[in-house]
Amino acid sequence: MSSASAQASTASALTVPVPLGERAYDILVGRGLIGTVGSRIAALGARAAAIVTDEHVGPLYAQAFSDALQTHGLRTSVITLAPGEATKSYASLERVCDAVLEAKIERGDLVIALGGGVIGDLAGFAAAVVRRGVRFVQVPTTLLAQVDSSVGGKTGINSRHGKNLVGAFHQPSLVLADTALLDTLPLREMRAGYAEVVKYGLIDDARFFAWCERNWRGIFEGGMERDEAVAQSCRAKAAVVVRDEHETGDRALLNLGHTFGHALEKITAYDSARLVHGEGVAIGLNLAFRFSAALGLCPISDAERIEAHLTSVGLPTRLSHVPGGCGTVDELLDAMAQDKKVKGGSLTFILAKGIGQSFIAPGIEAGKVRTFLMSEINASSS
Ligand SMILES: NC(=O)c1ccc[n+]([C@@H]2O[C@H](COP(=O)([O-])OP(=O)(O)OC[C@H]3O[C@@H](n4cnc5c(N)ncnc54)[C@H](O)[C@@H]3O)[C@@H](O)[C@H]2O)c1
Ligand SMILES: O=C(O)C(=O)C[C@@H](O)[C@H](O)[C@H](O)COP(=O)(O)O
Ligand SMILES: [Zn+2]
Repeated sequence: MSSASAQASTASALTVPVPLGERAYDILVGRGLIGTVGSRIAALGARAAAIVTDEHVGPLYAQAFSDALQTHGLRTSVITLAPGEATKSYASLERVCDAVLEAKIERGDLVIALGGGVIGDLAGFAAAVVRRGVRFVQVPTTLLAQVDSSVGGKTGINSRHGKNLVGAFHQPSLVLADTALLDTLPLREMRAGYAEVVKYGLIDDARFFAWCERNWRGIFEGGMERDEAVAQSCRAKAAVVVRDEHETGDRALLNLGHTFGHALEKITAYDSARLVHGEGVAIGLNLAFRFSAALGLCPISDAERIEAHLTSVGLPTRLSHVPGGCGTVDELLDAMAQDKKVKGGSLTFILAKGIGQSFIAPGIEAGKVRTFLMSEINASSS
C-alpha cells in the first residue's frame, strides 16, 4: 500500500453520507480504498480493533489490513470464522463475543467486520451486545455486503425458527467499500449480490433497473459501472434507512423478495452449498412480481422482464431451481409465519404495481399465498 496509491484512491472515493443524527456515518466507495484504511480508521480515535473475518477473506486481506491499522498506532487482533451462512449462529456469536472481550476491546475501540454479509451481521451483533455496545466498522468484501448489508445497522444471527430472528439495530461508525476487493469474489457470489442491486430498481427506480439491464456486465467486470452501482445502491438504501431506521414503516420495502427468499433459506437449512441469500432473493423477487401479477396488481409482462434479466445474469428465479427442492407448500407457509413483518398473525408482503412501483401490503390471506405457491410448484413439475 504505497502512499501514492493511497492518494490516488482517496481522490476517487465516492462518499455517501448516512445522516442519522448522533449515529451519522459515511459510506466510502472506490477502487483501491483499502490503501487508505489505516488513516481513515485511525481518525475514529480508537486505540484497538478486533478484526472479524472468515477463512476465505482472511488469507487474502486480513494481514495487510491489520498491518495498516498497526502502522497508525492501533493494537489489533484477528478472529477468523468458517465461511458460509451457517456461521450466523449462536455458537459463532459466543466465539466472537469472547474473542472481543479477550482482546480487551473497550466501548470506544472498534470491532471491524472484514468480509461479506455473514461476517458483517455477526460481528455487528457482537459489537451491539458486548459491553452493551462497542463501535464497529464495516469493510464489506462481497458485492452484496457493499450494496446492502454493511449499510443500515441491521445485525443478527439465524435461529432454527428462521432467518435473522435474533439481532439488534446497531449502526456502524464507518463503511469502507473497496470495489477492487470484489475482483477475487467467486462468480456465484457476484451474481447473488447482484440480486440486491436489482432490488433497488424494482422497489422505486425503474430507470435504475433499465440501467442495470444495460450495464450489468460492467459491474461484473469491474469497470466504472461497478462503483456507480455500489454508490447508487448505497444512496438508495441510505435514503430509506434515514426515513425509517427501525423499520416501523417504509424500510420494509427493502424486504422486497425476502418473505419468499428467507423461507427458502430456512428450508435449505442455511446451507450455502444449496442456496445463498442473494439466490433466495432472486427467486423471491421474481415470485413477488409473479404473485403481484396473479393478484391482478401488476402486468405479467413486468414479471417476465425481471425473470428474463435475472436469468441472463445466471441467477435462479423459480422454486424448482432450489437444489434439493424447495419443500412443501406447508413448509414454506410455516417458514413465512416467522417473518418479522407478520402483524396480528397475518402476513405482510412487498408487492408491486409494476417495475419501480413496490408497496407494502399487510394482511395478505394465507389462502392466497397457498394458491399461488401451489400453482408455482405445479407449473414447475408439469
Ligand atoms: N444486515 C443487512 O441489512 C443485510 C442485508 C442483506 C443481506 N444480509 C445478510 O448477508 C448475508 C449474505 O452475505 P454475503 O452474500 O456477503 O455472503 P457471505 O458473507 O457468506 O460471503 C459469500 C462468500 O464469499 C466469500 N468472500 C467474501 N468476500 C470475498 C472476496 N473479496 N474474495 C473472495 N471470497 C470472498 C465468503 O468467504 C463467502 O464464502 C446473509 O446472511 C444475509 O441475511 C444482511
Ligand atoms: O436493511 C433492510 O432493512 C433489509 O431488509 C435488507 C435486506 O436485504 C436484508 O436481507 C435484511 O437482513 C433483511 O432483514 P430482515 O429484517 O427481514 O431480517
Ligand atoms: Zn437481503
